[in-house]
Amino acid sequence: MISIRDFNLWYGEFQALKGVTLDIPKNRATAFIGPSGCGKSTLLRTFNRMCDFVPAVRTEGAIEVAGRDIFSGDANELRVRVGMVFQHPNPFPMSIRDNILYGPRRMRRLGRAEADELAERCLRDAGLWDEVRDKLGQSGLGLSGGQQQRLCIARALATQPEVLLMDEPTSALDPISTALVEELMVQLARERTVVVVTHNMQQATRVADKTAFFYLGELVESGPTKQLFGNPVQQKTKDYLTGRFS
Ligand SMILES: Nc1ncnc2c1ncn2[C@@H]1O[C@H](COP(=O)(O)OP(=O)(O)OP(=O)(O)O)[C@@H](O)[C@H]1O
Repeated sequence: MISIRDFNLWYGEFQALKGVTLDIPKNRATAFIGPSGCGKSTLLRTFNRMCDFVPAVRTEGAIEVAGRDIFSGDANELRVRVGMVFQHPNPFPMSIRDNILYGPRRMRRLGRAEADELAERCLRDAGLWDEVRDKLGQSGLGLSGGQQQRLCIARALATQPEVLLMDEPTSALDPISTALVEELMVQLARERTVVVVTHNMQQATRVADKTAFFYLGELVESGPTKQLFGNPVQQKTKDYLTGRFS
């Protein structure tokens, strides 16, 4: 689904990604792991060109999503196809219903019935419907942290993205909310491509079909999650997984 070929990225003089080549499979969950500062979030944010917002970013190499070069088309159109959920839940200051409808309404007019149906479907897909069905008109900011994150997932699903990017989506959540979001990732990856950055290695083993390990801007090793954790090829991966450095 995502093809990355010899990709390099610089913030000014500093090279944050070095010669990364990786394939991300369609309708599977892929995890990016590695120590802080190794470039996981940078690569994730490149997939929907969030890096465009950072001045002095320069890239070399190729990234395609579903066979299309991400750098040559319109970035807003790309962001409809490649949705994103952030580390800290960030509902917009508006009702639960309007949070979901925000993206689709920017693309076209929605009738009342269609809007209701879309809001319900996204909230169901994000596992939140039963908790909010009676308060769709209330502010999204009034929900608990875990509910807010599932609202953000529902909002990201509203434009029917082919790819869902998740940048440490549970690091601000309690264990019960974390378990709910992890369950959701597994379900969502049945019908779309999910890429998740995580510091939690257990989380990678629970949710990801494929895992990629990064170190100092380079992709050290990638493969099926069971294989990478059970039988890593590179010494650097073994050292990281056994806690020799973090
Ligand atoms: N906007 C920016 N401007 C300059 N340098 C940046 C910027 N964003 C990230 N960097 C640098 O690029 C490198 C990679 O950062 P990135 O956030 O991608 O790492 P990460 O692996 O996701 O780290 P973490 O796990 O701590 O979030 C780091 O050295 C970081 O300081």
